[in-house]
Amino acid sequence: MKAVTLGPEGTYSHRAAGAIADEVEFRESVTGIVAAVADGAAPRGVLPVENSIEGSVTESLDALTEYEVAVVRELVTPIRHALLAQGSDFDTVASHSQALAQCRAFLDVEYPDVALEAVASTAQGVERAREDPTIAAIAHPDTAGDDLSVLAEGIQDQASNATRFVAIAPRAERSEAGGKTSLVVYPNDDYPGLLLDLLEPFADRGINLTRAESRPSGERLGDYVFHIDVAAGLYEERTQEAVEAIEAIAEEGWVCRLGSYDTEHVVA
Ligand SMILES: O=C(O)C(=O)C[C@]1(C(=O)O)C=C[C@@H](O)C=C1
Repeated sequence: MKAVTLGPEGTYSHRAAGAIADEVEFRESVTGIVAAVADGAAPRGVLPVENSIEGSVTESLDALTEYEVAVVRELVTPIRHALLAQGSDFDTVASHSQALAQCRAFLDVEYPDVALEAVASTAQGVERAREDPTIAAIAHPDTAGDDLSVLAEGIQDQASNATRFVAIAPRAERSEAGGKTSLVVYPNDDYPGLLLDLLEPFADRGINLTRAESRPSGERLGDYVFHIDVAAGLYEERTQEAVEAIEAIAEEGWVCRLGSYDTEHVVA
């Protein structure tokens, strides 16, 4: 099956998508990936949502709220970054903002004087380094090709660095089967204990939260959309009861079931 993901060729997203798709097509942003699946231009999309060092890929969370899609798989993959350049004579390091942040300590210690340039993907940073000897890139070592040297490998701040990707499908393909569920909740309300009320239905039913993240709704300051992932499937009665309880609390807003899925660990 075809999947759209973040390009150009050689991104970590491309590698993750290759684990589940036999044909991969590229978009320049994660919003573009989600829009392509919502519009029916592609049956699947693969996008990064969270990294073990740097946390949320906020553009992905916002796009999952904005467009009608379902989360159908979760792929967790180790991320090992390399520093690539034509030679040692560079004054700028270009990469995706997530990759730059994941290598912050390495850059501070080894290259305290270089400028950092955030680009749309790690592979785009590699393209910049290929064109310009004053630019180095942070990316997967396999993207070096013949033109670039691998100056350092394993430069991420933690050896255990890992990124969680999701595979998305049109909303009609949402599944209730799986050991995990992703929900987005917009209470459109504000009172002491609101967040406690939203989380209690899970605690009361012994459902473990694997993640709770707030994103600004964009409506007004202090107004939030909550991304809640739980270790239970929508097929389970306890999950359905908890979601119904949350729907009652969020009656001024909405609750979106992105879907249930299982976690797959891939070495991409
Ligand atoms: O730029 C890439 O290679 C991507 O696939 C994006 C991305 C991200 O957004 O987190 C994916 C995995 C790594 O954490 C670094 C960058």
